[in-house]
Parts: sequence; C-alpha cells; structure tokens
Amino acid sequence: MTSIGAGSSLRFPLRDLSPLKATSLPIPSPVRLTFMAAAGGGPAGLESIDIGTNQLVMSTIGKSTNIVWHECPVGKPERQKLLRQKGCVIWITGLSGSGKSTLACALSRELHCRGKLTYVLDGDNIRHGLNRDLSFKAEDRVENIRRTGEVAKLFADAGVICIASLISPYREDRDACRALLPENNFIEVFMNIPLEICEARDPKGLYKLARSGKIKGFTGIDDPYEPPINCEIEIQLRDGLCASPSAMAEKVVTYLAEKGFLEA
Ligand SMILES: Nc1ncnc2c1ncn2[C@@H]1O[C@H](COP(=O)(O)OS(=O)(=O)O)[C@@H](OP(=O)(O)O)[C@H]1O
Ligand SMILES: Nc1ncnc2c1ncn2[C@@H]1O[C@H](COP(=O)(O)OP(=O)(O)O)[C@@H](O)[C@H]1O
Repeated sequence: MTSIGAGSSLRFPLRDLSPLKATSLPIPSPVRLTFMAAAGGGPAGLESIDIGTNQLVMSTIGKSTNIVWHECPVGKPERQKLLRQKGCVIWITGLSGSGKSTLACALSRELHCRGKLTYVLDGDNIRHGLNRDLSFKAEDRVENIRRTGEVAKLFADAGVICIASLISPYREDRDACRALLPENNFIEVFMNIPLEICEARDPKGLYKLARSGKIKGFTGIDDPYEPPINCEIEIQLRDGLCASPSAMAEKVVTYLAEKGFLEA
C-alpha cells in the first residue's frame, strides 16, 4: 500500500480505487481524484473528482485503461547532477549511407573521452531486437520511429546523452519524437548528403539491389525522404567534400557545450 504525505500525489492502481478503498488508505488529509478520459486520444477529457488537497491522476492512454503515473523520489535533476551532464536526445536523420552511424559512433567516442555518458540507438541495431517485428512499409516505419522516440526519451530522462541514428524519413514522426521531450532537449541533426554520394558509397550494396528492383520501397529510390525544415544542426558538403567523422562530431559537441548539456 502506498502511503502519502500532505500535498503529495496519491499513487495506487485503479483496482484499489473504489471510494471505500481510497478512503481506507493512510491519507492524512482529504484527497482529490482526477480522472483523465482518452476522449479523442488527447488530454481533452480530463475529469476530476475533488475529495481534498492531494491529487491522483487516473488516465486512459491508448489502450491502457485506468493507469496512474508513479513518481520516484530520485528524478532527472538528481541523475543529471550525479552524471554532471544533461540528458537529451540527438536525433540523426538522413538517407541510408549518409553517415548517420559514422557520426553517431564518432560523437559517442568523443563524448565518452570527455567523461560523458552516451548511448547510441541505431536503426539497424534496434531492428535486430525491439523492432524486429517491423518492416519498411510506411506504417511500420512510423511505429519504428515512435518506439525509438519513446526509448530515447527514457534515456534522456535517465540523464544520458542519447544518440538516435535512424533514417526516420517522415517529418511528422520526427516532430512527434521532439514533442515527447522537454523544450530544447531534442537536437535534430540532418545529414544533408546528396543521394548520388550515398548511392556511390553503398557500403551494404542496398542501393544496387534497390535500383535493380530486388529491394522495393528503398528510401530515396522508390520511397520518400522528407528533409527537416528547422533542424538544430545540418551536416553538409563544403566545396563538394564531406567533413571528416571527427569534424562532424566536433560540430555537435560544440553545440552541446554551448547549450550547457555537458554540465549539470
Ligand atoms: N527499404 C529500405 N529502406 C531503407 N533502408 C532499408 C530498407 N531495407 C533495409 N534497409 C536497411 O535498414 C536501415 C534503416 O533502418 P531504419 O530503422 O533507420 O529505417 S527507418 O527509420 O524505419 O526508415 C538502413 O540502414 P542505414 O544504411 O544505416 O540507414 C538499411 O541498411
Ligand atoms: N564523413 C564521411 N566522410 C567519408 N566517408 C564517410 C563519412 N561518413 C560516412 N562515410 C562512409 O559512408 C558509408 C556510410 O556511412 P554510414 O555511417 O554507415 O551511413 P548510414 O548510417 O547513414 O547508413 C560508410 O562506408 C562510411 O565509412
């Protein structure tokens, strides 16, 4: 049973929430119950039952009915202090072969050398496990990005500098991931490398297979890629040349340092 102090939130499962059971909890003062219905899938259907000064938020989120958020005494600020950094998500988007994984690894190495805790969520790798049930058709790509965005959010909340590296071809999905995080905690990095260069690199031979029709729905060939409109960082050619992996990483590290992410 959860015991609560005056002014704190009351947290317990709805199955314990009959008014009788609620009042049988060790509640020092009357409790205000707030019910959030999933009307239209948004927060619109907020309904509250006022039985005092404390607050319980009962929600229906998607198909999860009657759920209550549990707060922990150790939160993001405490973890950030411990790690001497600020948790955030660096979201690297771009065509296959544009250098996403190369940048992710170089950045992770550079930050690690500076004593900063990072974790890389690589699209290819996540599809080996968590997202192994997803294909490359549009709705599966949407779900791929949604799940990865949620995982990235957890890492950022843990205080980690999370580096997500996925094609993430649809703008709306990337924006939805951005919306999961506190303001300024989602740093979108666009690998603005022309298709011709990505295709010439073709390290896995996938473009060749796509051009010959052996892979259908390949991003940039017969599937869309929507470039960001307002990303925080853009990696592009200079005088027709790519920056080196360490120069790309340095650009992101400079941004993080300027914005205060490398200190608590
Ligand atoms: N049809 C199709 N289109 C694009 N990419 C394909 C496809 N099939 C397989 N691959 C390989 O999958 C890697 C991309 O996975 P992602 O999870 O990043 O893709 S997405 O964000 O869901 O679009 C991608 O890896 P990267 O080259 O690192 O981008 C490819 O190796
Ligand atoms: N800045 C760069 N300069 C030169 N080659 C690069 C650069 N970044 C990546 N590459 C090369 O391009 C290929 C694709 O890079 P990769 O990081 O695997 O791209 P992605 O993860 O976007 O598919 C690899 O062979 C890699 O070595």
